[in-house]
Amino acid sequence: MDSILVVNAGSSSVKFQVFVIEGEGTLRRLIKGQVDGIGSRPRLRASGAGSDPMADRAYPVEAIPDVPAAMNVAGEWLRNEVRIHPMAVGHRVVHGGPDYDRPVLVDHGVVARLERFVALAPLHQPHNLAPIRSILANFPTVPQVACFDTAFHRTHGPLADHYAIPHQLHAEGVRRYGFHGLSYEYISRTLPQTAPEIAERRVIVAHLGSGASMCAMKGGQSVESTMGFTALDGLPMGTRPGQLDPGVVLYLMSEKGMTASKVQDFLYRDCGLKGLSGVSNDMRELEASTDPQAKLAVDYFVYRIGLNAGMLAAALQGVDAFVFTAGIGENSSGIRARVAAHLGWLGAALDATANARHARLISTKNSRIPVCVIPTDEELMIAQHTLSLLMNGQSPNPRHERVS
Ligand SMILES: Nc1ncnc2c1ncn2[C@@H]1O[C@H](COP(=O)(O)OP(=O)(O)O)[C@@H](O)[C@H]1O
Ligand SMILES: CC(=O)OP(=O)(O)O
Ligand SMILES: [Mg+2]
Repeated sequence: MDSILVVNAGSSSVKFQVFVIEGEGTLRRLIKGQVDGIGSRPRLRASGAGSDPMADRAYPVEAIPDVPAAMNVAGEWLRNEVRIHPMAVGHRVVHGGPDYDRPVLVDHGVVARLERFVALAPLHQPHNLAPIRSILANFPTVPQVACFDTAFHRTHGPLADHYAIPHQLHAEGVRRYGFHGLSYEYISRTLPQTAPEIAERRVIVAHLGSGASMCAMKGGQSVESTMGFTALDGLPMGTRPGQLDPGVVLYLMSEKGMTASKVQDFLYRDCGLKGLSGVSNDMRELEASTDPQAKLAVDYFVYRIGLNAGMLAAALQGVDAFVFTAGIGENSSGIRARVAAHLGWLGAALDATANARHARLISTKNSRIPVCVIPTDEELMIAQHTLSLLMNGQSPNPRHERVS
């Protein structure tokens, strides 16, 4: 039985799926799992086809303090208990830089090129590359495919791709890349089936997870993102501040004596919901807390989503639909209700009952724009790209062609 293993290391989770390759090049999901709650309440959960449970184990926070530890737990479970021997492995790689605008078969040269972006995605890139290197060393004949978070946004025009800095820096790669592209690509591919009336229109997609961003889509393509050169910009996140005056960075260095590496750690690990609340990076804990600072952090999260929706509405010159996805967007009816209230001026009216049961359409019949919840599936996207590269030697999505 030929199978593809997919590995997706996020900032608070390691997600994995195993797909069986069936005739005609179709994929059937065999296992879906994740280690989430890293740094708060680590838990390994996995289910088989038909969602039958295969594992559900809670760990003390010190047992899985970081992503590499979570990767080991997931890897050992797959190797020793499920005995998976995939014929290929697909990986989410967060930063593809200026050159990778589509998935690529990995060799040592590709890994070396992707190493250059470790400094631009320190929370993700090292953990994305570590399993690739380990498989290259131990199973050199197993094909591996890297799929990039940045690739889907390469359709941005020059205005969305630039900062107002001297051109030379843009030429060497200081650009507004945007991230969570595999998630947005999945949503874009799903809309023609789930909501055909909006698939080709102006849609704002809010990927609200531990990392969070929003994408302005038109005709299924990304035209603008709240994230930029790195995954620090835009919305506040679990441990990242989101939009921040660069003057704050200068202040930290000149007045607080922080080195570049201290500032990097601070911005990626100590800010966002965690820094502002002083309670947790985990939205579930913040929503359950009565601490006023936790309330401030949640209010700030919701407020900034509203502000950024206004910005993306301007980029699109209007909005025809709004989509929630990722951990918070798919599971927190409370956050969705509060965000939808901020979108009232754009014509959104929430159906409280539909929202409470996490229905696909959560707006009322009279809402001027549909508001939807679409669970993302970055791993399926990666598996499809991996299979496609194995079969045809290329990525299947013509939308990857650059238009700028
Ligand atoms: N039921 C829930 N209610 C509120 N937040 C939730 C719920 N389930 C998951 N989350 C939040 O989703 C976030 C993780 O989202 P996820 O997309 O898995 O992140 P990542 O891929 O970046 O690790 C965490 O902040 C977690 O608290
Ligand atoms: C790019 C990014 O922030 O990813 P994640 O949300 O998985 O941490
Ligand atoms: Mg994620």
